[in-house]
Amino acid sequence: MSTPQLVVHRDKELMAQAAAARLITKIVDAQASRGAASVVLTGGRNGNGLLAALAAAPARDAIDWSRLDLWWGDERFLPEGDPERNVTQAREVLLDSVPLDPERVHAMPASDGPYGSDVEAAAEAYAAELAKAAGPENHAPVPAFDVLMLGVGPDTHVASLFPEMPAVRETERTVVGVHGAPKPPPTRISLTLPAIRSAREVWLLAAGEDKAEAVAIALSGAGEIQAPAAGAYGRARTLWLLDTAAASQLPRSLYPPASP
Ligand SMILES: O=C1O[C@H](COP(=O)(O)O)[C@@H](O)[C@H](O)[C@H]1O
Repeated sequence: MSTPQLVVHRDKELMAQAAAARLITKIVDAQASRGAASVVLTGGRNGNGLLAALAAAPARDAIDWSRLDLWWGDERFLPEGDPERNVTQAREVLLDSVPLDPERVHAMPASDGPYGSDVEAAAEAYAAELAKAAGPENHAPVPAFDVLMLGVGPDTHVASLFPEMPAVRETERTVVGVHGAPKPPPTRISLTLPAIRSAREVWLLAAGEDKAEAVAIALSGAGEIQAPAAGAYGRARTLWLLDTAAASQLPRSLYPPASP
């Protein structure tokens, strides 16, 4: 478990640009040292903001897009192409405009796909896809993701792990079906905390005043069942990327030294 490090940016635009720059460097470094990079994307406003900033960054051309594996931390279980699906939004903002290898874009199944409306079967299939990509040296039946990103919800949820719900209590499986999520749509697929914790680096993204309470709760010693974001950490690094509004309820003692 790595101790959370906080970086606080002036506003959400700067946060997205700085996070995009950080991600480009991570991917380029991973490709230089291991040949390929593997990144887990998040949905939500901050995740999409980061992808939009990445799309606009000239340095995006430093990435070898054909040697990048993309996975998702969660998905809204809706028909293929539904505008509310995280993958649809990611495609629109960035993925359709870069030369990715389609074989390396590992979208979670849709509700009109091969498993129909059976979200458990869809989750199992995604777990199997992850297990197939995992090497013997990996810490769990998932690949060693270079970076796994998570948007933090105003209720402290990350991926589709909502407070007190069965998915956040899962200790064995790497992917689960989620029923009755408090945020629409109610049916979702999510990586679990054990899968999240197998990543080298976990980056939690939160911008805006509506995230301030969640950030303060998760970083002030809350339990992961009550505050799922508190249970999200990487093996080598856990980074909270915030703007001043999202950091505004943090106790001053948690603020990094160079913060605004
Ligand atoms: O529904 C979801 O919400 C969270 C947070 O989204 P935000 O818009 O409040 O930033 C997101 O991380 C997750 O991937 C998504 O499915």
